Amino acid sequence: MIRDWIRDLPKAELHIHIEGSLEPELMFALADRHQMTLPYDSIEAAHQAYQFQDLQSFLDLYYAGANVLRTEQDFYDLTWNYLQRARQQGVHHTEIFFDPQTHTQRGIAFETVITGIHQALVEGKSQLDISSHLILCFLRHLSAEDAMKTLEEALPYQDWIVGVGLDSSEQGHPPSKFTAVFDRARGQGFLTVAHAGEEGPPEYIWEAIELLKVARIDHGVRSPEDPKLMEWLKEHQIPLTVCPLSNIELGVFETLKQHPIKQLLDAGLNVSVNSDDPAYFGGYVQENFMAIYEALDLSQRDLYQLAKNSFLSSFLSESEKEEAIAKLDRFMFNPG
Ligand SMILES: Nc1ncnc2[nH]cnc12
Ligand SMILES: [Zn+2]
Repeated sequence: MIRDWIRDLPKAELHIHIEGSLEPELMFALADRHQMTLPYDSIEAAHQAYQFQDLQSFLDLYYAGANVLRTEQDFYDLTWNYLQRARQQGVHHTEIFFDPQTHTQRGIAFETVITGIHQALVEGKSQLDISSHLILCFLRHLSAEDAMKTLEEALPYQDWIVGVGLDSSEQGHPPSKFTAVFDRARGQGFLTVAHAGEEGPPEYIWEAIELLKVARIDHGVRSPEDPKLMEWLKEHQIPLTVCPLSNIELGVFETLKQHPIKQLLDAGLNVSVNSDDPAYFGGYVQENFMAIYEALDLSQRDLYQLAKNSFLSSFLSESEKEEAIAKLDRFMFNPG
């Protein structure tokens, strides 16, 4: 069964917002824990409310959902649930985004957020054999000053954070707004990534590359609108962390048949498959692979290349990448 083969295919996940893995079941459990009322009558009603017109209509529910996350234990439970799901789907390595401002703005301490997440990641390694890195995302609808303040708060925890990223409402908040923060982050030794070309134009992808000096672009699915950019991404093998189900749920493309991931792959770009906000978009990484396999007539060789790209574009060391790809190659070429 191809579904099982996809599940077992060794892979890395590089674009997952931990707050976007908050399943309604856990949302209700945490609301109970803190005696909070939710805007949904039931788990089923929450699922039914997850119908989005665009990125902003999703972000409104995503930030509201995150209100139930209050204690270190909550952040631990959230992360642990994700790691278990990921492990069941053949994820050997994951690079997780977290949005500290979503929580510090409501009075939750940075320390509470990061300690709960970090503790789960440590246990993910020892108990589930999943390696991980953590990436701090700045909310681009907030000011550059707020992002700088958040970076300062993160410095005492730098050993736990591999890099910084940029997410939230893209249109009207170009990467150039955050040049100074990203300069400071790189100066401190953080790697950099940014969401670009999800809803925003190819110019935002150029800005992320030229001004923020990103090691990867998150989404980047509007690249085909700019042939020069396509050439550049191919030549420099700048990875795009693509999230197919997210793009459909947020109306970036009408149907999966129109999704450019195969076009990007065939053009020689370094693209990988990721879940973005799996609790909201109807699937984790396996479901994302399965959906594009069915809609775009991908071969098993294509799926292998996508999995290989996920390790190649990760922030693992060169020797860790070699080891992961050797495992993938054994799965692909010498099964059994
Ligand atoms: N797909 C997405 N784009 C921008 N910001 C996000 N935050 C969580 N998911 C996001
Ligand atoms: Zn994202």
